[in-house]
Amino acid sequence: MTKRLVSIGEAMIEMSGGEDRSYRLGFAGDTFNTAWYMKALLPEGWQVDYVTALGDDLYSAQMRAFMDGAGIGTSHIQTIPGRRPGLYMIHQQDGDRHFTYWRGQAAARMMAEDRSALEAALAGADMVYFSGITLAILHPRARGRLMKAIVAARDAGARVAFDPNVRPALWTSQAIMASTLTAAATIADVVLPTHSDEKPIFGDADPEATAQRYRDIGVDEVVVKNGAEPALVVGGGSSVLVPATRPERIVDATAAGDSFNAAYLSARIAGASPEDAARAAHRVAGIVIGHKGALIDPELVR
Ligand SMILES: O=C(O)C(=O)C[C@H](O)[C@H](O)CO
Repeated sequence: MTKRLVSIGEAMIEMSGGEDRSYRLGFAGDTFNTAWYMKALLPEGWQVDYVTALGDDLYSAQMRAFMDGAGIGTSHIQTIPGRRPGLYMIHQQDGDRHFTYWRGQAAARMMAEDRSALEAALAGADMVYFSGITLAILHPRARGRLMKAIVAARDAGARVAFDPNVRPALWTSQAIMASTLTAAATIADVVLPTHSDEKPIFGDADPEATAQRYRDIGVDEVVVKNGAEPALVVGGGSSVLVPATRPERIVDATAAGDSFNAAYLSARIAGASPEDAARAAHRVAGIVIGHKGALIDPELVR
């Protein structure tokens, strides 16, 4: 029987490149990026669905067609009349990628208004994936609705994976961000944080402290990413540091973490140990950062 991964969040119009003011238009967004790479990497028999809300404009239609063309399920994407997708531009500065957003009015902000649409989207999921960005863009009441629907899916047998994906610019306060991300982690089986993002928010001294904080609230499996430093994988009675392979070239680090998560989760689903899954994840992230924009040709990561 077909298994179903449901990824929930916001996909945007992405402008990458920018040399000579020339940009490449793409479609991306953290949870969509992970869905894209999971579509490439999951074993046979898995269907990938993306859950969000789009508008009824030209770019929403193009984005939906792009997802359909990639074989990512769009049947649970809601349409909000009069709204449009958000947009972000990437620029490189001080050796890292930076994002500038236009997303305040994005349709995706409305994706958790309709409780029954949300429940239908999650029904029968075998794995649910969401992030701190998924929550950040929603009205606080809608965050509660979404988490409730995820808990229901989990009670019905889904495994839940969560990347806190800290983006302080999207939250009204650091305190609300920290408490919401922590609450979200309590409904997840696998949490995939990035140490350097979490350190300034939670005061974690090292990756071990980041992992322990999530273990202390009952998370089964914690995978702490740390840029080019080794990833720390804690769970199932073991704790392993897995070094990153040196990438051939670094062009644009956009979606490094999202593709890492996709490769990690896909490998775990295929039966790999946490350590081997983290190795596979480093490999894929190392390829993705050699290219502009979030999404690269799936053939390059298989
Ligand atoms: O920052 C966001 O909200 C995005 O989704 C843009 C990028 O694709 C994402 O951050 C990469 O992780």
